[in-house]
Amino acid sequence: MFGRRSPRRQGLQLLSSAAGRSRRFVHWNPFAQSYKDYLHEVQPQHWPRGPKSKKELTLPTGEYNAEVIAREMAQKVKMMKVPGLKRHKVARAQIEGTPEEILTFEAQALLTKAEAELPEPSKETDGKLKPFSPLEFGTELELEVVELSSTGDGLAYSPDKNHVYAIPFCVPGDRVLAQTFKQKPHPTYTSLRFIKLLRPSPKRDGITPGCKYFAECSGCQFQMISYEDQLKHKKTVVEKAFKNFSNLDPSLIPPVGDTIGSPLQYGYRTKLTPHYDGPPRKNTAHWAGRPPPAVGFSAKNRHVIDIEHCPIGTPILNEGLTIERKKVHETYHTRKAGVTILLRESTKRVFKTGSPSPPTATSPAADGQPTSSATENTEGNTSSSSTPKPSTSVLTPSTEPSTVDSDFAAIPVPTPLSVKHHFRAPNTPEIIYDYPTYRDVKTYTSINQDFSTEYVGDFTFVSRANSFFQNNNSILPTFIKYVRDNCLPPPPASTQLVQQPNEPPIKYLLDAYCGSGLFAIGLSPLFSSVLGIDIDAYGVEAARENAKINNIPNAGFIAADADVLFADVPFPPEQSLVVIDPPRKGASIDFLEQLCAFGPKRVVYVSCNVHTQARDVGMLVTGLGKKWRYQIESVRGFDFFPQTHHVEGVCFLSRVPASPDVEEA
Ligand SMILES: C[S@@+](CC[C@H](N)C(=O)[O-])C[C@H]1O[C@@H](n2cnc3c(N)ncnc32)[C@H](O)[C@@H]1O
Repeated sequence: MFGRRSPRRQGLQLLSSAAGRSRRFVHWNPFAQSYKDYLHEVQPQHWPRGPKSKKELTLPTGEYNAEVIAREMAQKVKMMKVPGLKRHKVARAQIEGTPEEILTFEAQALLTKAEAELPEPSKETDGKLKPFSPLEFGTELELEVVELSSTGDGLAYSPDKNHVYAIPFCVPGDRVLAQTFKQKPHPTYTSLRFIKLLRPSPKRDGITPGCKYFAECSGCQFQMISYEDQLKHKKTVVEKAFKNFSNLDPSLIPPVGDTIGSPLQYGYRTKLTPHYDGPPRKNTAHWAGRPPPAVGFSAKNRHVIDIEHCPIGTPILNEGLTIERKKVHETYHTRKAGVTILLRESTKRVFKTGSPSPPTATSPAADGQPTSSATENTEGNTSSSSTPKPSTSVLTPSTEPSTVDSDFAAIPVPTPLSVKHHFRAPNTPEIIYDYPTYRDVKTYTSINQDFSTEYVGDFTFVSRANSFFQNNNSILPTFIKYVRDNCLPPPPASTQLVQQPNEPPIKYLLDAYCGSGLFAIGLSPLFSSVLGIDIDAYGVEAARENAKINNIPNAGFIAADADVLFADVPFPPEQSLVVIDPPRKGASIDFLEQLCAFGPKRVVYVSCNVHTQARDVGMLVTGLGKKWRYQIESVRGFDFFPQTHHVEGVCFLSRVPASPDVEEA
């Protein structure tokens, strides 16, 4: 996997080998063992072995060789000295999708509504709201919450309805006691500290938050409302994002689709990063006689809360949390600085002898019906019960796909026949989920340089523990299927956006911000060549390895800034699809301009920040003065982050000429 190594790399090799030695059976160590050997050890019969000979990789005449393209592009990128690339200083959309911007839009909308409802213009106010005078810090207020904002805060009017207050952990219909705190004054809204619930909203009826730190820890603000309400709210988040941030006429934005729910609503996060603060002024003497620091997540006011269990984390990560907390308790007095601890889940899938084919989460036949459940405790004793009844506990993950949408069925997570917890070695827990034809062995790592493996439908993804990989595995098969089902033009008759009979087919995929290749690999069955680009060299190395282990012959990956992707793409634009999945800040203007100049036939824009997504999609729709512009076909949210206010947006776009002089190819 890792050919030539820089000195830094060699350092990592040493670290990683050491890690591999101490926990040999847990993770694949690419420096000690080839991935093929590792896989052969765990699943010799079923692993796709990759092409047997070079001949298998031979491309049909006239096809592009993505690996060669990627290599040549990487060479050119080096010559272009990427870090020195001239950046546009153009009004880089002044909107960044910050909570302040979001609250400003949403508070302003409430104030505009209040103004419209004012009685006949009176002499003093001239039809305007009274000017607002900020309150002293520490003032307590009783407020009625009228709306849930896209930041997850409840919004309430001030008594004169001339200002909006944003209060965490409350929903419309709540009456709450809240308090002002020190902050920069804002003309439309003020954030408040939640003090007490005075009268609960009917929305809370029958709902028990699944976490004992709810309303103390700053995450997972939506645990007090039903999952259906969470999904409905996230649809409005996407709607408001496109309304407020795209700068588009509403006629250009299609109705937002219903949010697709996550099969697991608790116990879904495969990565957690709790942290703890170091001593003041790095002075370890501070710890003398003091208890260990809090290890956990931040409260709203930024201090760290001690967290023993995180119910949105997967079970194995919670076992890891207990172990890593214990390690901190043993060593904190020697630490000069605070630390963020990485907890990343990894899965080893072992197929049972004689099972007909590698079952996947997309083959419901593999799900099996629960006949008995068994749990082995740390002493190795096994307890079992027959045919477990569905639990009503909020902490029990639902295996039913939960979505309010009727036009797209989510894929449920399979139900294991049994679940066994045990320790392979001290501090090395494993949870084994037994299914009819395979077993998933879950482990965790806290070492950045380790590798973790995840299975998504028929595909296997390996990535470095601290590189990006989507954190909710339970929704990924549904999500990838959705993108795969919709990324090519819809069949004739179902819509006006049909592919004309004489149009060349879309055969080439450009995966911008590809990470370890989730889209490049997950969508590869539809394309003859795929080319990915990501700035994280480790992600790109993993993507190359993933292409091999998934037996994808025509894939190339470039470790570079996505801004250079269009510099030299040989694919014909009318036969190309571009997937964009940038970090929260969105794509650069350079990138979007080049995209509109290149003009791929179709674009899929995926983002964990629907506000910057809406901003960028708005720019693609205008065409930024280039040859091509785009029209939005559809947009909807996927709930990658149940219990939180975050939503993943998926938007499909198709190319149109920017002016009548431009001819379609
Ligand atoms: C949201 S992740 C998406 C990764 C991948 N598509 C997936 O779903 O697993 C965003 C990715 O953008 C990459 N990235 C951030 N800035 C970049 C840039 N300027 N050019 C290219 N990639 C970048 C990060 O390394 C990260 O892998």
